[in-house]
Amino acid sequence: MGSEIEIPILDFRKSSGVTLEEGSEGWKEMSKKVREAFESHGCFFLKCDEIPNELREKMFTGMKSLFDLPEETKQKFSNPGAYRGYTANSHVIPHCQSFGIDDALKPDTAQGFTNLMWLEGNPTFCETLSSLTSKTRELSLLILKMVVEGFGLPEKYISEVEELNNTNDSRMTRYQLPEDNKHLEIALVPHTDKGSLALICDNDVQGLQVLPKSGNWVDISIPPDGFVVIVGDMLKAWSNGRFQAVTHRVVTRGDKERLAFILFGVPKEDAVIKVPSELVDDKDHPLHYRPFKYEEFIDYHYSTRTEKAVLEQFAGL
Ligand SMILES: O=C(O)CCC(=O)C(=O)O
Ligand SMILES: [Fe+2]
Repeated sequence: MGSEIEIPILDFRKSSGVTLEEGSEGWKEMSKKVREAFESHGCFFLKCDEIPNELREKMFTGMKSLFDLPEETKQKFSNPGAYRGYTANSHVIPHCQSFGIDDALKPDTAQGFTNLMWLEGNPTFCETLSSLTSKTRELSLLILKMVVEGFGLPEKYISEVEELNNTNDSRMTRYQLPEDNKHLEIALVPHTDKGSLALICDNDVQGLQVLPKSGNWVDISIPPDGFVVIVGDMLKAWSNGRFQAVTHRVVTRGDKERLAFILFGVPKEDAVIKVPSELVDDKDHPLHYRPFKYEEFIDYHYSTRTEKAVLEQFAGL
């Protein structure tokens, strides 16, 4: 378990002196770094001004009281969809409890959720959840625009990458402590994300690990004023395999419980994922993936239930 690879840290904070106004030199420079990080590592650490300490504290305090609610209350948010709604101790997430909220940005979603969980509602948590979700979404759209710029693609591709990120599902997860507090336990099995982009922040308790091509798991320590940003299979496919969808997992150890908030950007079900012609050439970048519908990929994934190179099996040429 080592830190032989250095995950890039990209600093979007005003205090770092960069101006990220679209089209500016700073913006172009950062776009290049985003592209390079996704090509070399499939992820980067993002430092930003969007989640001040106060918001982060409110979020994780709120999440703690959410997970402390009685089991039958949490079960009210159950959903028959795979890994949707409230899940506890499933085979995929053996040692954790998790709420997956679909379409987290729809105006009534946070309200409906908090009213279901707390009889008297929970306006503070509702506001916190909406605010963190929308700030995180803004960041993910900014990053995707930078991807278009980083590849030097025409502007028309901005709406295409926005489509890749059409729907935002948020997830809140509590990882249980290992029984003897010492042994490392796999709380979330190794996987790649099946959507386009995931932004993850946590309560400062480590547990997330990525598996770079070099082959050893690397501990991830998410900056307190930011996120780790991870490429999913759909962005990898769209980039013609130039980006890596890095395999990651969560392990628990020690005596502090990990809480994580994740915003996944996913395409609409009927969206077609098609590599831009500018990213294909006969010599170095032959076409890697045929065009496909997102929902067909997801159906294939759930029907095969395999994690092994599912994108390659499904759409690889
Ligand atoms: O909790 C984390 O840090 C990662 C969660 C994750 O990878 C996922 O839910 O797909
Ligand atoms: Fe993940």
